[in-house]
Amino acid sequence: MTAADPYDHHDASPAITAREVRVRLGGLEILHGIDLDAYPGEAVAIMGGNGSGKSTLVRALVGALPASAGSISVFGSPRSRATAARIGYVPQRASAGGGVTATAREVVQSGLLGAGQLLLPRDAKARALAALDDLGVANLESRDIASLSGGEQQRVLIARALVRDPDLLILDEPMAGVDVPSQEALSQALTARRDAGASIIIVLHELGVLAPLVHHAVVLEHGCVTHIGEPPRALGVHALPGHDHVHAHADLPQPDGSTFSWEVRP
Ligand SMILES: Nc1ncnc2c1ncn2[C@@H]1O[C@H](COP(=O)(O)OP(=O)(O)OP(=O)(O)O)[C@@H](O)[C@H]1O
Repeated sequence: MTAADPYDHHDASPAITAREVRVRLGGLEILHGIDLDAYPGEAVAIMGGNGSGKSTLVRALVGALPASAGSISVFGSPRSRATAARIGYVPQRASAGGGVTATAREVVQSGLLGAGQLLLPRDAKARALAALDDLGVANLESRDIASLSGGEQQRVLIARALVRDPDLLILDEPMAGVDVPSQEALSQALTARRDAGASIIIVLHELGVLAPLVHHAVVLEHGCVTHIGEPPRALGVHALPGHDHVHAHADLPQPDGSTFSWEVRP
């Protein structure tokens, strides 16, 4: 948070700090100087209407997009492979891609790669299964990821981000297309990570079941921060129930610089 922020962080250092971050896309400046901090044990919601710059901001935070100006530091250092190993990232829901055939468990297990931990295969498998179980999808472990429904794929991807017990979790609209019981499982999994000291940044259109998780919101409008503090109650039509916010992506950029993609069923 900024100096004017009322929250007391007991002198902890932020997990991530953005200062005056500007991003240009297609010749236009999309983000016009964003400041943001998230502290250990804190969940920050990034909110705002369609096109306000939420996904652009989180993509800049994880290094999937370059900032044209400003600075971003993670655990007090510029982003690097070492800092990437401490981040779990769930991009905006993917609905298309091309490439690998993998089971749900293999997808989750791939989240352990680059995490700086050397695990025996059986331990990696057990971690992946536990992460799937936390999201209520352990029964899908042997299913081909491409054969899963959109909401099932989303839960597997969230398990993939959680499997390495990241110190910083960045999720872009994780509730899109996820049913209420699964939202509750996700809420519990995120609350457990937050209470264990992780910092969480989460793009949301409405708080829903995550209201108790979120400490405060950063609201964007036209690429600028217009509000920091109490989360707004609703954000117009985009927050209506049934609004399924799905964007097609060819791949899923990961904080370690790799990409992850798969075929979806026709
Ligand atoms: N590659 C691009 N080239 C030009 N403009 C882009 C590009 N990608 C995104 N934009 C524009 O940047 C703005 C912010 O987009 P962004 O996806 O960050 O919004 P958002 O707040 O996440 O929206 P939504 O709620 O619809 O997901 C939009 O006006 C969008 O059209």
